[in-house]
Amino acid sequence: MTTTTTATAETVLDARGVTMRFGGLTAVKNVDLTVRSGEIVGLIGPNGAGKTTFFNCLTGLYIPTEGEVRYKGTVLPPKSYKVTAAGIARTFQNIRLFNNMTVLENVLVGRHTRTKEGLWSALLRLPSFGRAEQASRERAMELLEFIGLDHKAEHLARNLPYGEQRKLEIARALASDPGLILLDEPTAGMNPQETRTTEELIFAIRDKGIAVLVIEHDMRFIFNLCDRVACLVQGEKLIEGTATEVQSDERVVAAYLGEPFEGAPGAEEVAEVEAAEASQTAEATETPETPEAAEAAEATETAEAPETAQVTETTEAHSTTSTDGEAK
Ligand SMILES: Nc1ncnc2c1ncn2[C@@H]1O[C@H](COP(=O)(O)OP(=O)(O)OP(=O)(O)O)[C@@H](O)[C@H]1O
Repeated sequence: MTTTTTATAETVLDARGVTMRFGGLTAVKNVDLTVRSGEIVGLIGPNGAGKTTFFNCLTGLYIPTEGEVRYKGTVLPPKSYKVTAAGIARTFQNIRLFNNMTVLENVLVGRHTRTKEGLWSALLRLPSFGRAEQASRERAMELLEFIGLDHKAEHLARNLPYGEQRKLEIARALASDPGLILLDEPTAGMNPQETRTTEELIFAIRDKGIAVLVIEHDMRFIFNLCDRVACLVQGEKLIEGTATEVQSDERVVAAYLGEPFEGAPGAEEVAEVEAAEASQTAEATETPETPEAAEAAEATETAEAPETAQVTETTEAHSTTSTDGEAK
């Protein structure tokens, strides 16, 4: 279920020319991406394509080598807590909960950018809490109800099943009252039922007026969920479009299957390596120049032959037993 975004929708996120280099490695190269209010945008790409690095550039964890990131028209400060305060929240690929705190306390920590008391007041429950603490707790309970975990508010986070821990991370991110939430592989490790529930949760987040940018490897999930999808390959944006446009693009298919295509990012390097390998092979198979060299080459081949035959036999024997199902 996707929605059609009107042309008048406000641009919430505007990333322009974002480039991130680590020494000689360009992890993200000149990427533009916008997210408008009311939208769910997907970011896909093979492993190592630069998706998480791009998220880190958007959220102040990394300062992009080049480029600019704006949230609702204002350039974001290069500090993650200031980005959160500005209105962008995120979850991480690997769950980062406070395991020994309760479910409710985890959400309260997420509210610290919206309370005067700050993180330590929340953690230490200082007397100065008063009404502000009460309001925060009410908001946190609302969020737990929203994600369906209000009945587990006093459970320790570490005792939640995996899928609920991921949901709790989302609730903690929502606690900062964001206008945009970035979700890094929210269904990683989930079973199909949990994935379906997460999909519904993300639609509900969008329906609350929060824009969503989501990284995911589960293509069925992404194409069902997103209004627009951008595909990164080797740090560059290969294509951006509707689910239908992106999933039928042969370059996206090739990028996932590992088949090179004309003009693919990194294609020049691949061509150079292939040319070098081809010339090495050609050198190795060249006819020996002298009769002595020819004799030596023949002797080497003869010496290698029995070993090669033995390997073939062993492989065949192994495959026979495997087919019979007896080999363990
Ligand atoms: N802090 C870092 N220092 C050096 N190289 C890094 C750093 N972070 C990421 N990289 C490199 O940048 C490239 C992009 O990595 P990134 O994690 O962003 O990819 P990804 O698309 O999120 O991959 P995955 O889907 O596997 O999570 C990789 O080659 C990675 O090794």
